[in-house]
Amino acid sequence: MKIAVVGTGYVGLVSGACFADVGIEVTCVDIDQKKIEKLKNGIMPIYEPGLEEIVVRNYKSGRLNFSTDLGEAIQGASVAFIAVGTPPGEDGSADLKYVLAVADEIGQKMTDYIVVATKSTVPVTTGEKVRGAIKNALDKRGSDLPFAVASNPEFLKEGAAVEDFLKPDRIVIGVDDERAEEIMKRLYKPFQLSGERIIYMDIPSAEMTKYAANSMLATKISFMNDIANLCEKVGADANMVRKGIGSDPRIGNKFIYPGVGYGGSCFPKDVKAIIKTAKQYGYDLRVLQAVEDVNDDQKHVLANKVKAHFGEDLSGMTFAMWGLSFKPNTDDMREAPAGVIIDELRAAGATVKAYDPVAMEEAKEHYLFDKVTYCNDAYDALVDADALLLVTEWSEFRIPSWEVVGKLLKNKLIFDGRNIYDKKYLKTLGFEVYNIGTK
Ligand SMILES: NC(=O)c1ccc[n+]([C@@H]2O[C@H](COP(=O)([O-])OP(=O)(O)OC[C@H]3O[C@@H](n4cnc5c(N)ncnc54)[C@H](O)[C@@H]3O)[C@@H](O)[C@H]2O)c1
Ligand SMILES: O=c1ccn([C@@H]2O[C@H](COP(=O)(O)OP(=O)(O)O[C@H]3O[C@H](CO)[C@@H](O)[C@H](O)[C@H]3O)[C@@H](O)[C@H]2O)c(=O)[nH]1
Repeated sequence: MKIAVVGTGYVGLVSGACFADVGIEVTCVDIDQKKIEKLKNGIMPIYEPGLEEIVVRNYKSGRLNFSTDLGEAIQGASVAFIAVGTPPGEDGSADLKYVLAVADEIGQKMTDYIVVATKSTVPVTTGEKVRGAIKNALDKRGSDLPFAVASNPEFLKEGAAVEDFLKPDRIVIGVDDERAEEIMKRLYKPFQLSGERIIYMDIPSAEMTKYAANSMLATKISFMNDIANLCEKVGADANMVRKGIGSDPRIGNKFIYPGVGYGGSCFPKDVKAIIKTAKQYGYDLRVLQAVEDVNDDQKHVLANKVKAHFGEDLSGMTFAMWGLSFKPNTDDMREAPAGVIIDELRAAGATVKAYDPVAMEEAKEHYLFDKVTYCNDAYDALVDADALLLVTEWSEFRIPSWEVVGKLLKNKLIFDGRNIYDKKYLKTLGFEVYNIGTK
């Protein structure tokens, strides 16, 4: 079986490599020539645990190819996945220009029946727009080649993307064509050896499922951040409350960790986009509006605690920051809370020395430029700093040498934005720790 994956970013590259790993012949296509050249030379454009190994292995075996030529890639392919970006437009709605450009190009270049499956996160009705763009391009050629569209939203998490793709909780397929359904079933068979994982539905429902899933997860996080902030005021412990509610299977113990707010390339943009979709249909998604508002405020909580401790004016002060990426195990800086915290500290007159195990290049080149001093390791960031701010919970920050930390910092003072440190234990070592709602 042969497929093409158009867009070789987090989703396209992981999906393409994982499909190749189960024996499918895959061509990953991108318009970014440099990215394609790098991949052909075994250089990964992103940091994702386990990815390099399966990309290199499958490229060497010839099952995984990289190309900038979409026409060639879809020759003989049963499925063309669209996995390009859908960034927020100015009004918050998902910008479909990349998705529709690919659909148009497929229509121009296809030579046989093909299933065009959208993996990008797209609002309801996009399936029809994709169908229209392909049909339009075929009409211009005077062609009536048959094709099908499908919606196959992706649920992988960055930092665990390969694992998530190879062992999915579920595979959602929105489809309205029997032949396409059979092809998708064959394609995904290897990913459900431990039990049926595919949920078939109509295309609009599949599109909506993706937004509803991300919105539900974002809601859990904002809810818990709200509760943690209240815990702090009333003298309760958010860690205890988390365990107490998470043990109820109706609530579940995942995605209820309070912190400095959710970031990344998905939750912020997808919550915005579904709010916008609802507005277009004359409906207000009030819960999600609150989820977004709470999250915007939560990104300021750590800097506010710094100011509450030292005062509003932080002139001449230096803060060490551990972690920049929006979550551990990724170099992705998109919508990372670190950016908001850094801006706030700088606006109050402080300087920031930062260390992140993998995201510093990305931060330097695209996001924070020279807003912070980038340090060689975690301890280097602490030298002469007035306090430590823990922003991303990378494993290597969990058990540092407290003796060294205490010697390097000017004050034994920590602002823990992810609740990874034991306040009571650190108190015995002379540290004062502020965090998100725990005692
Ligand atoms: N990042 C995630 O964890 C994740 C998970 C699930 C779903 N999604 C969704 O998947 C989509 C892609 O996200 P991403 O993070 O992989 O994006 P990305 O920005 O990492 O990658 C998109 C790629 O598409 C390429 N591209 C753009 N136009 C193209 C064209 N006409 N032809 C070929 N290639 C083209 C870009 O050069 C880029 O390499 C988005 O809709 C996103 O919401 C992302
Ligand atoms: O209890 C929690 C869990 C997560 N987060 C934060 O939430 C954000 C998102 O984390 P996560 O969901 O793990 O990473 P993403 O890679 O953004 O994955 C989400 O977005 C993807 C893109 O749509 C979906 O495919 C995934 O299923 C969905 O989890 C990060 O800033 C985390 O720090 C918390 O603050 N508390």
